Amino acid sequence: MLRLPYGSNAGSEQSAVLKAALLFLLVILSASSHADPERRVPLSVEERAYLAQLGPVTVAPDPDWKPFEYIEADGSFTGIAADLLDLIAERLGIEFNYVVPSDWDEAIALSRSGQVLVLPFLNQTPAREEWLIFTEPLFVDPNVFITREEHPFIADARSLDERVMVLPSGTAIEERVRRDFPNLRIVTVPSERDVFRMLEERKADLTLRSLAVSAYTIRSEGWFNLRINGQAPQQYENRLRMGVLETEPMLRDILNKGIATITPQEREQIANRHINITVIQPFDYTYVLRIVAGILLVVSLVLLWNYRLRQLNRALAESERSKAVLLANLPGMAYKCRFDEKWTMQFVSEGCRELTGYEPQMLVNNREVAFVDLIDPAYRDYCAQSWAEARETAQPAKLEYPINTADGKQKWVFEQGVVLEDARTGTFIEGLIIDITSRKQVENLRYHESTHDELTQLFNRRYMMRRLEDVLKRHVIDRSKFSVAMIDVDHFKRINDRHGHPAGDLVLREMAGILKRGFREQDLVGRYGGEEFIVIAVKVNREQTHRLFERLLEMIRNHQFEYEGQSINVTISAGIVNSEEPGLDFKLASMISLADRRLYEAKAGGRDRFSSFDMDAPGAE
Ligand SMILES: Nc1nc2c(ncn2[C@@H]2O[C@H](COP(=O)(O)OP(=O)(O)OP(=O)(O)O)[C@@H](O)[C@H]2O)c(=O)[nH]1
Repeated sequence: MLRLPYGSNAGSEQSAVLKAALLFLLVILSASSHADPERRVPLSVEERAYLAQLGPVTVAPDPDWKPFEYIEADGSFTGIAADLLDLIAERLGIEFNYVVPSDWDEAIALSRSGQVLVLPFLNQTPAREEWLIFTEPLFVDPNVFITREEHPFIADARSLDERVMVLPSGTAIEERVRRDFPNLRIVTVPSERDVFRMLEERKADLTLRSLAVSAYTIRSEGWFNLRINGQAPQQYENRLRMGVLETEPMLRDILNKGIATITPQEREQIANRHINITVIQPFDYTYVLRIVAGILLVVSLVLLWNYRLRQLNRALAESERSKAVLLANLPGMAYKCRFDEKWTMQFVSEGCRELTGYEPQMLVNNREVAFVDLIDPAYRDYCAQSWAEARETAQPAKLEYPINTADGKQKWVFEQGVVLEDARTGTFIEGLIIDITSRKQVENLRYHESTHDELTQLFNRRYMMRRLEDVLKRHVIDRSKFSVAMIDVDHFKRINDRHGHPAGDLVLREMAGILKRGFREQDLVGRYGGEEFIVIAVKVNREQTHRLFERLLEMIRNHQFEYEGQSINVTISAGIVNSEEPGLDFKLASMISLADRRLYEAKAGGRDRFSSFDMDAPGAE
């Protein structure tokens, strides 16, 4: 019993090859005709006459081609071919006369020289057709690659480089292999046994032999470190026929009649008798388990993948839905715009409508309006600078500016976003713009309240002191001219006393209006406290300040203060300090104190007047 060397450690390809080869062998064996084995082949008169004239049919077998044909030690011809020829001889009623050559080469020579009529068991090749004609196949056997155990599976022998293939000399295969596999180096040896020995001894890498011969030789010689390792192309099947001298076509036809009577069962019996193997195809549970495990693994991976995919899709859908909900409900407008002069919108959320009064699609790609046109012109440079800075520092930008909406109103917005640099598509900004108008209004109101006097709506004392600090600092830097004056309503207590406190308030409010009108836009007028005011006049010298105050005193003298039908006479006194005076230290406290002193000088001088630096005083220039 032979266990062929393709057990559990063999590759699946090898197993598949051998299975296919054996199946092929059986199919071929069973494909032949179902002639009656007992039936003698009826020959024509002419054929019988021909055979009688021919005498014994001389045959030169290969003396050493086990298990097909070989000469036993006692000189008898045996093997698969011998048995098949016996059947043919019996059914045709002829006799084969075996001439025993020393080797196959001599058998060929005997045939070529016409010394024998028949070579019993050989492949048909063009070289042999030079002197032989061939019968139908007696036996069909696939060819397989044999290598040592460690050699990788041979899927295509044309891809093998620099390998040595060993073959018995003079075989039909050698011719074809040299033609089809020029990449292989072919060496020949005298016998089949030598072929396997060469492989065993690592003097060759592979051989290409019939499945039957290989199986037989491996078994009988015990070459168990060799293995069948790939199947040759189909044209390499051994279709073993009888070769008849070309001068004898009738003999070939008669032999064909005999061959046609051989049944598949007979061929199988004969083959088994000589190969004497029961091929046990090892049932490789490891292999099956590996396949099952592989399938389970693949199925598990697919299931896992699908599960993950479903989860991701759900998460994605949820995230998309959340994003859409978020965008739709944002308290403002989410956007993506190009980093260009117009802030060209690529996307704006639905909030655009409420924020700007424009439909989203009107803004996208500046279709009807560019975003830059919505920004209050006074703030466009501020916006551009803020974004340039954000781009340079790669930090988010936060801006507040007013926009003009579609209905011509102004809204204050807060914008926050990031600059996205993309080498392929360009630079973009992504961000959010929200309406902060009401917050801005509250802030503005608070600011106004913190900087203004409630009664007169002039700047309050704290604000005026802050601004005076600024003016003093600027003067130290650039010598810019200014005057600061303290103004006080004369005998204000009397007004309150005579006309009542509300009348006093009215006088203060009207006084505030006159002061604002009496000075220029760039000057600052504030209430210092009670009935006292402070004025900071910028870019003025002493004379210009005097003229301003002369005019102011005149305006007040001429103003009709009236409360509940009663007219009220109001005058003011003022103390002035001008930056051109010598000896000033430009400190806030001393400037105020000097102006205050001069105010009281004016009061003391009779009121309804102002007092300033006296050019005629001793020490003055
Ligand atoms: N109606 C009104 N009176 C105020 C207000 N603040 C201060 N007063 C009054 O203004 C008066 C200031 O009087 P005084 O400081 O004595 O000075 P005056 O009467 O103006 O006299 P001279 O400054 O010397 O001309 C006080 O009676 C205060 O009560 C105010 O907001 N409204």
